[in-house]
Amino acid sequence: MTSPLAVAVIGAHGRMGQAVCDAVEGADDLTLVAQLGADDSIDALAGSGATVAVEFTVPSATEENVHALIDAGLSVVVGTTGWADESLDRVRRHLEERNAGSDDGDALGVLIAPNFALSAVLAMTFAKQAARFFESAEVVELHHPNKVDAPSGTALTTARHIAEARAAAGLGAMPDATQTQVDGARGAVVDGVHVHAVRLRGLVAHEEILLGNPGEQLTIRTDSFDRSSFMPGVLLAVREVVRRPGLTFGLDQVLDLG
Ligand SMILES: NC(=O)C1=CN([C@@H]2O[C@H](COP(=O)(O)OP(=O)(O)OC[C@H]3O[C@@H](n4cnc5c(N)ncnc54)[C@H](OP(=O)(O)O)[C@@H]3O)[C@@H](O)[C@H]2O)C=CC1
Ligand SMILES: O=C(O)C1=N[C@H](C(=O)O)C[C@H](O)C1
Repeated sequence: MTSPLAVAVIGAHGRMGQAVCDAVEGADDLTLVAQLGADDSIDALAGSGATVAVEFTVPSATEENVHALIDAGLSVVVGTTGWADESLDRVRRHLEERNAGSDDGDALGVLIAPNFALSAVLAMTFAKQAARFFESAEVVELHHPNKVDAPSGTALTTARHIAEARAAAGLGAMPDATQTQVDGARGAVVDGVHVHAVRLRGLVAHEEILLGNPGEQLTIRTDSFDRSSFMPGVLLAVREVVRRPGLTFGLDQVLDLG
């Protein structure tokens, strides 16, 4: 019998961190060996035996945490939002340097996913597939009012995927006759795609992708009613990251969705 994979949770006292600690404790093949909060240094993991860290903190801390965790010899699963392309490139390079000359068994991986809920991962994939068939596409994300970033990481990724698919299909700008507007009325514009953020008490995490053509509309909607929706994806990522050296972005890569 193989011994359980030892897991540390960074941001352990937050909404997601607490749910991840419970999920890890409930999994027979994983063992929770460390729970770090905002006042703890990554150095506190020395001697914990952790092989994998799960990081759900804040956009301003996540990249520094990931580099420190790689230096500490851990693979990392990251759910925190706010990852720019340059930050991803720095992590990719750090892993290449760290893994150069390592045996396969010692090589580290980092898996960063803007959303671990299966419904959200599928919604992003379907949006990417559908985008080239529609004149118009807009993204509406709806979240709990305690969320500190807007638009959501999921909405940013969805919009980028839509923009890439439209560009690859040779589609131009979307129809929009707006000439005057109150600031922000048309939302944020991400790679040419309008993204709208709603914050409402009672919500958890939701997104609608609206795709329009003359006389028809496709709506793709995902709803996370509870943080338990993210846990199967997080646990899958923990098990996968130790056999995926280097950087993986998106749970779709692990699910082989393309
Ligand atoms: N990928 C996914 O599927 C999901 C991603 N998220 C993302 O996860 C992140 C966390 O969300 P959520 O749990 O709701 O947020 P919370 O605010 O509930 O939790 C964040 C936690 O991080 C702690 N923290 C802040 N800085 C550090 C640090 N340097 N080291 C360790 N811990 C730190 C905070 O501590 P303190 O309170 O003491 O400041 C807090 O406990 C967000 O970016 C969110 O968008 C959320 C849900 C799903
Ligand atoms: O803060 C949240 O709650 C969530 N954050 C992630 C995001 O910004 O996309 C994932 C999910 O939407 C929940």
